[in-house]
Amino acid sequence: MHNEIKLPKKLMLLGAGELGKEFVIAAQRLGNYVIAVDRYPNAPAMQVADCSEVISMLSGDDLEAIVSKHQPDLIIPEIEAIRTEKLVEFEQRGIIVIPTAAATNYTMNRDRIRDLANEQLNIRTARYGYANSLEELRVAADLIGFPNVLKPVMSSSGKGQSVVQNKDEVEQAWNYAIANSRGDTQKVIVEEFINFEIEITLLTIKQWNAPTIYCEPIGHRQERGDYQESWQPAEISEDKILKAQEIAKKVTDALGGAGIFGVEFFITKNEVIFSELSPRPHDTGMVTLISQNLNEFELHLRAVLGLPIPNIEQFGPSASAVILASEKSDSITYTGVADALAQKDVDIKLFGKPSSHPYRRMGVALAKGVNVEEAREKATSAASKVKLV
Ligand SMILES: Nc1ncnc2c1ncn2[C@@H]1O[C@H](COP(=O)(O)OP(=O)(O)OP(=O)(O)O)[C@@H](O)[C@H]1O
Ligand SMILES: NCC(=O)N[C@@H]1O[C@H](COP(=O)([O-])[O-])[C@@H](O)[C@H]1O
Ligand SMILES: [Mg+2]
Repeated sequence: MHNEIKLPKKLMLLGAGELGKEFVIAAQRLGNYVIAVDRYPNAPAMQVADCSEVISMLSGDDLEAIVSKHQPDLIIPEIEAIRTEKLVEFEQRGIIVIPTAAATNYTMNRDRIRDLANEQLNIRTARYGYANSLEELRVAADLIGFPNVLKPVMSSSGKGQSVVQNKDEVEQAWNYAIANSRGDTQKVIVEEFINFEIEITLLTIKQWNAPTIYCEPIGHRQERGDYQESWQPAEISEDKILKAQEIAKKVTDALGGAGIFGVEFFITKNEVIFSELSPRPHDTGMVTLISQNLNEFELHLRAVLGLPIPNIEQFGPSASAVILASEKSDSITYTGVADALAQKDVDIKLFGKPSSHPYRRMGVALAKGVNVEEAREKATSAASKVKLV
């Protein structure tokens, strides 16, 4: 039935960061037309798209204006912060929303996807509670116990997140969460702190007319709630991989549609604990830019367009390490790229973000090695050579 699929398609990408940029490159390579959308001009994916729009994606009116103007075949969200109720409307009007409009609504805020997984699907997660005020938080934090992890329900890449060690730290953590919450909600989630052995992302590919398939698990290390390095394959037992696949299938089946999902798990000695998921390529999955025959962006594209994925080949121990900014600047020059690229089986991607601020992710170093340790060492060393001046 594959030969019924007609290309090119007109794709509207909502969010135009580094993940979107690689997705656009994959889409362009099959001749598709892409409109890249974000809140600021010259965002990474805009630099490689056919055209771009700068709007507030939390505004239904703004979304209506650009969808009416461009009439895309598919809408492909790249970030969480989108007026998802509007996506439901677009879907009703016949535009395909990836993975589905309902799924983007479930994953926009942490509480909806957590309740779906824990309460409706009975999947083990960290114990959690919610609060809408400091007073409610004091009660919820006591119930969960200390240390715990506090996050705004609406945030990503660790923004507003902190580990709360004791009662005295609750107020400060609340203020930090509220100051870094996206959108208009004041709601926070407080979670049991999981002392995991390793945390992984299981890239899960849900297809329109073929079975769900998985990539080899990706291990990662986070700081301040944001990813620092990732590696593939992650060293976890076969039974835990199967358990993670079973959970990933359960959640992605409940969300429906098609596309790649980055399903995050904490792995303890005896448990596989579901954390959250992205209904789109995952930042830790950037390692697949060097580690697989089809990277996560190509897999997402094939899945959303209904194109076949006959095999995913993993090339062996590989790693990624982030290149972060340390200062605020509107004019950025990089040095050290030549030095970083002098090593065998090392690659560098610079995203082309037009401005920087402390800890903003500006690029990524990729490496292959004889084992995971060597791959991580090479990626981290290459990343450290690239400097912003
Ligand atoms: N309950 C927990 N126990 C222990 N560590 C946690 C817990 N929750 C989060 N973390 C740590 O913080 C990281 C970021 O948390 P989480 O994935 O929930 O945030 P995020 O803002 O959605 O990040 P991203 O958007 O990058 O996925 C996790 O990968 C993990 O390292
Ligand atoms: N964990 C989610 C994630 O990594 N998202 C990626 O970061 C971009 C925003 O970057 P910015 O904050 O530097 O603009 C997003 O557009 C997406 O590509
Ligand atoms: Mg996460």
